[in-house]
Amino acid sequence: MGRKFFVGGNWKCNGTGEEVKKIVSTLNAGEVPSGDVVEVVVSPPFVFLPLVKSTLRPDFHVAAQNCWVKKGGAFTGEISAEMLVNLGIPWVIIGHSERRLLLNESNEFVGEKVAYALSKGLKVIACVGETLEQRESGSTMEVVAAQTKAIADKVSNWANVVLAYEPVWAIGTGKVATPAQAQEVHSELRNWFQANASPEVAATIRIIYGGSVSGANCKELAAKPDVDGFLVGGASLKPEFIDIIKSAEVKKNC
Ligand SMILES: O=C(CO)COP(=O)(O)O
Repeated sequence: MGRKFFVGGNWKCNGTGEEVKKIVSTLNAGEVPSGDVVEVVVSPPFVFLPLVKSTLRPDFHVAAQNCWVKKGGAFTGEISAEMLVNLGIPWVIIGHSERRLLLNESNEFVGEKVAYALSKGLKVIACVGETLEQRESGSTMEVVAAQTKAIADKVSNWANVVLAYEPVWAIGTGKVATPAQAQEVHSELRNWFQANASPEVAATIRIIYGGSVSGANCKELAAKPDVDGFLVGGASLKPEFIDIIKSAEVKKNC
């Protein structure tokens, strides 16, 4: 199938310098499947990017958690895609629901950000997902399709994009989507790409799941055919992140 399992760790707005060093040393000591089997990317807060990049094992990569929508300039408090490229940061997370909901990032704004970051040579973890209210009203697919379409309106080459399906009701709540719920949305997203991008994009794009992923639930989720990995929040700060990376073995044996 050729979609390499992908495990991202989103550290969000957490950590002191000491804590970051501890997490990195745990990751560096972890025994995980080889880079042919799994791609691992961790995303510390901006201020720790240079520290993590310079101390993290070379088979793991780093991502920023956001970047500005266009070229840098007079945008106080923002970090540009150019700066990330200059620092040698290969990945950026864009459109996380915490930014969409708390900072009012619209679908269009997220689409523009993804396009600009890609144009500068960054690889993008683009996030989509519905709220509990939207799920309960039956509009999950409509919501994630609109979020994906706003990206597709500005992006035609998806080779450097990983799509993270992160239902808002599952983030930080301990209420993980069931493997069947994740599979259903991932497979519908793949159908969406088939109809709206191309069969090649549908077959090759990695669609990863995020929302209360843990060492205990990752294997069952990883066994689903359209779950190509995870974007992990809370558990990525803990040693169990290594167990989540190891769930790539499940996929290898499917
Ligand atoms: O938002 C997430 C990753 O981006 C998921 O967070 P949790 O794993 O803490 O639920």
